[in-house]
Amino acid sequence: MDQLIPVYVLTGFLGSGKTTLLNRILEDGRVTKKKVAVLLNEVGDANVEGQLLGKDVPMAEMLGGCICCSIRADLGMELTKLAREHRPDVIWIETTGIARPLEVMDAVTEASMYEKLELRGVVAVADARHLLDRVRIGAGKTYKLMREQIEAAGFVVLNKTDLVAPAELAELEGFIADWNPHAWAISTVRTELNLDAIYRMDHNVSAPAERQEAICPPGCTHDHEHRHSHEHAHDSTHDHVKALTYYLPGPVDSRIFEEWVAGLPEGVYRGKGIVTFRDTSSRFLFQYAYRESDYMRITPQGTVHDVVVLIGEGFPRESLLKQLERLCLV
Ligand SMILES: Nc1nc2c(ncn2[C@@H]2O[C@H](COP(=O)(O)OP(=O)(O)OP(=O)(O)O)[C@@H](O)[C@H]2O)c(=O)[nH]1
Repeated sequence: MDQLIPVYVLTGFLGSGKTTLLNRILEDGRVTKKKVAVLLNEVGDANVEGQLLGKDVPMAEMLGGCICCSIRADLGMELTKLAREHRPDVIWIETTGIARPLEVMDAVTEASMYEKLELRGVVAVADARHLLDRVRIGAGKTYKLMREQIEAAGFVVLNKTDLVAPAELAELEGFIADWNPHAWAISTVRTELNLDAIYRMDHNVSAPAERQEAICPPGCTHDHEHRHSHEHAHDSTHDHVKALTYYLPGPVDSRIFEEWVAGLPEGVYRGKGIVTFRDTSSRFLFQYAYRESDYMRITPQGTVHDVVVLIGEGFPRESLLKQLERLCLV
């Protein structure tokens, strides 16, 4: 069975520091011998940044539109190509600054049907100065989008903190903790952080102070106890917006599967996948959105995997995984 390739989405408003972070990720890959592939998306027709990333980096470019909308359909093909041609250890997708993260997550998970890819996390980078200015206005498209990007992320990098005063920084950290208490968050200059923490984002460190220590680069001077004193109590076993990808090892019973889909918890607001029903020996594409499900018989050409993808907010990931495992046994 092919190795599952983890995929991370790097989002954040224009000029926030995404490419700065991506360069760190690539450098880290060189040092740790991790083969990092990159998919770059630009609204314009030229990709200036892509040319600067280095010839050793497996890269795909999607220019002339945003993967969350106009060229979304091509994303699956590009990701599949990247995975098949280079077999990277990890794929990073740098979105345009104006991408809507939930639509990107939806598009990325679509690709899991063609290639063994798993969306592991969304990292949002925010420009502290710009964010503060928008918060002060408290309305407008840019403010809404910046907030949406932070709310959807599992990991928030509040960058360019050299451009705000300490009191302003504390205020911003408070907003981020309010908008997304589930995310790991760090305040940085030039996105300096411990990348290991991002790659281990799924692990079980839930205490804010412990998390902060894990994210900070060695020798940092942050007061880890203080920084999240404004954080609300929350159920740390529930993550925020999250994708679950499960490759089914074999066929499932159609009735039991349909019952399972119909009983998905409220937090799951999007589901999709390909399943083989044992009792009909046919393959089906299934779609689920807001409690409505739909099954379409398909005869795929080429290799297509049986997979279930769920996207939602605060859903019990582990117990759903267990349920899926059991579905394959009965
Ligand atoms: N002052 C300051 N400048 C920064 C920091 N981080 C990045 N920059 C600069 O900000 C500019 C934009 O950074 P990028 O990393 O290109 O931002 P981006 O999000 O990729 O930008 P787009 O591709 O336009 O969306 C560059 O000139 C960086 O050198 C920081 O922490 N402080």
